[in-house]
Amino acid sequence: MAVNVKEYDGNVSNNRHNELTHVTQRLRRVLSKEVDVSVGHQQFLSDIILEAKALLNVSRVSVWLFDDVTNPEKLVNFANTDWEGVITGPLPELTVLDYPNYFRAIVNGETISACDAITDPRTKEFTEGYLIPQQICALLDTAIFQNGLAIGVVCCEGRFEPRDWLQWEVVAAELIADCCSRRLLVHELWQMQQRLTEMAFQDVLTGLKNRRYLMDYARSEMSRHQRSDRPLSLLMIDLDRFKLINDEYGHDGGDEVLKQFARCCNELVRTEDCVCRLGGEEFIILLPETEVAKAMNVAQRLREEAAGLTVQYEGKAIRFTVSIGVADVNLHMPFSQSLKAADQAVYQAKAAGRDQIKLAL
Ligand SMILES: Nc1nc2c(ncn2[C@@H]2O[C@H](COP(=O)(O)OP(=O)(O)OP(=O)(O)O)[C@@H](O)[C@H]2O)c(=O)[nH]1
Repeated sequence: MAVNVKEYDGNVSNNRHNELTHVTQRLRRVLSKEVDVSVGHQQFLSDIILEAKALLNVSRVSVWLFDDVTNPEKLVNFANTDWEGVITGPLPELTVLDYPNYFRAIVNGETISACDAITDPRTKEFTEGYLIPQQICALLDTAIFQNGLAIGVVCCEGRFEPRDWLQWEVVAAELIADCCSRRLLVHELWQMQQRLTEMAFQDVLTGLKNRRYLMDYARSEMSRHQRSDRPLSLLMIDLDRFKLINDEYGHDGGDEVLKQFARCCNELVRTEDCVCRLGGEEFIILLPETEVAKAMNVAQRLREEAAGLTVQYEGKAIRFTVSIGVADVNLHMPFSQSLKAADQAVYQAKAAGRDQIKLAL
């Protein structure tokens, strides 16, 4: 095969190769952080567009997201190299009514490499209000996709004179938009996972922690208290004659009592105390750094609070009492043993006439 050696310029080729290697190295380093959720997603997008700004040698880069992917009416500015860090107040917006051609192009997923933004049919609608006052001449805007749909856009703005966008610049801008897309997806998945974890450890009715959480939490608190040699106490609380409440006011009336009692427990104890609903009308409060005599005082306050509480339900006033078992958590036995001891104390409180507190022996 004939090779036209005259057209081959080793220096040009080497320079271009070095330039591209440099570009891809920088991009790959940024891309590697896209699954790191320890950095907020808005912060990540701000970091990556700062990188894009330097890489593409432009005056500003911003990320805009559609308000509604299936029927977009607005693009909301989510990150901007002109901002210092992230902003929490109302974010700037562009509307489809003001910029219909631009919106159409982005929704279609076009990459707008406008060498002269004032004449490009997709961007000239920005001329009076934005391009001329800001002296912006060239735009390189690439859609951010998710599941095949455009969900937003990364905008790169060049000032002062029109500019022919090089092919690698377009590719680099598209890579950055794809990276934004993946980071936004990671954020969504992470939020979903957070929510699922929360749900797995939460009692749906009262919003308190559930039995699963209690068992995990107790295990870690026990080892922490063993190390520090500090006391750990627990209250087991059982609502008295709850079946009668359900019978008289209905299941929903009973639920209302459980919810209000849960709120009452939360208000009464310290933030570091762990309030859980074990199930039914049974609650546990784990009291870190608390010896049993102090736990008895907490139990006494809680018993009095419950006895004084009136739950309003469908125009009726529901009153109730609680029986409480108090136990010193034995740090050298399985937690289930301490639960059993507290349960026996509750049983004694019930046997003694209810609305009582008993200390587990
Ligand atoms: N409303 C409501 N009731 C519940 C829930 N979970 C359990 N219960 C009811 O709580 C009642 C508990 O009744 P029992 O175990 O007989 O105890 P009690 O009536 O409180 O009597 P003592 O414990 O002996 O004072 C049952 O009727 C359960 O159906 C719930 O989530 N909501």
